[in-house]
Amino acid sequence: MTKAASIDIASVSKIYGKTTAVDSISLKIPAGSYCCLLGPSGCGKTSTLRMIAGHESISVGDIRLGPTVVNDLPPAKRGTAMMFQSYALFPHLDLIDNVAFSLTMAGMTKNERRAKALDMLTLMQMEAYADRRPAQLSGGQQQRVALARALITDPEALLLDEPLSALDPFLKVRMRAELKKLQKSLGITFVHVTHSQEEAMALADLIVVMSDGRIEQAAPPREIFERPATAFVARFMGDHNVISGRSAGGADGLAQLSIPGASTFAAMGTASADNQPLDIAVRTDRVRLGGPVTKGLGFTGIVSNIEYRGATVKITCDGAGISDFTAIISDKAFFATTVSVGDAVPLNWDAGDAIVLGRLDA
Ligand SMILES: Nc1ncnc2c1ncn2[C@@H]1O[C@H](COP(=O)(O)OP(=O)(O)OP(=O)(O)O)[C@@H](O)[C@H]1O
Repeated sequence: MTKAASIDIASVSKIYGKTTAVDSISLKIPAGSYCCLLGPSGCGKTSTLRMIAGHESISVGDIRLGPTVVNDLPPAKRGTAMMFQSYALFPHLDLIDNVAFSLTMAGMTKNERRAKALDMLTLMQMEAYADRRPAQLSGGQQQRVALARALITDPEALLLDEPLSALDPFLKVRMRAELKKLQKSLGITFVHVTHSQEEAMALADLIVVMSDGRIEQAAPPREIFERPATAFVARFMGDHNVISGRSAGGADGLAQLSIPGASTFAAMGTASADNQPLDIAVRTDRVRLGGPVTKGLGFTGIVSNIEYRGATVKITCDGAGISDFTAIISDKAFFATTVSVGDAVPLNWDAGDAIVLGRLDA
């Protein structure tokens, strides 16, 4: 098995003229893990990946691969390989020569290079196409060739920039499963840039959610989902209602949030000083319709929209100083009710499904 490298990013910034694309981030990616850099367009994910690869200089800070500071090493000397969004295959070369390309400088004979390229194509189950040109392949096949080409240098870390974005939705899901299998079988570190929450949840051991050049949260998928650290993460992952108000004390591991002139809610976590801005998150799939409203853990909402999704139904409500509060309930539970738009409905949740969110600048 190939050696895997840990990646240690220490207080790294990337500044382009007046734009700070990456703002003093620190992150440790364990050797052999699958890490997804996730965030909206412009949040600095690609700049971070390109600094790890050596395709972009580091403005401030250090990046280590294993024990080695790689800041001043050229891409080919870092032990990393990069797979680009567009695959960047050479149209005039057959697949063998495309895959063998990065060995040209490695002091191997042409026959040795071609033999190793064929091995890599075999690993990706593409050996039958070895003498074709890239234009004669489907999108999924081109992706496999691009992977073979990136892996031929036996990298300790593979860096992937939106590797699935050129594929149709069906192929995307299939190639996603292949990527994960490949990473587990090679055992090397993968760093994969994506703006898709679903892709990151499906693939990553470690999800790094970025916003505005900073890291909002770096954690395993389950922790990101169950314990979003900030309002940004809760909103971006899309599975929580974020309720904003002001702190109104609390005790025994429960904080109180008050929406001035409206309601007070309880949430798990430490209360900040009274009357400070406070956000809490309530899981959309844990909200129940019906029953008496539990004080601090529910309210009566007016239904503003109902969206049928097959196995689940999304119900949006306003009330108690909150707008666009979402409950995702099973189709079975929904069709057992007679709820329609404009109705007043009781909404309830358990204390454990409401948590206090932090602030990035806290
Ligand atoms: N070469 C450059 N010169 C100037 N500004 C740049 C350059 N590259 C990126 N930026 C800016 O840096 C910020 C972060 O860009 P980056 O490409 O890292 O974000 P991203 O999260 O990968 O976005 P996307 O998902 O759209 O690719 C953006 O504001 C972008 O406009």
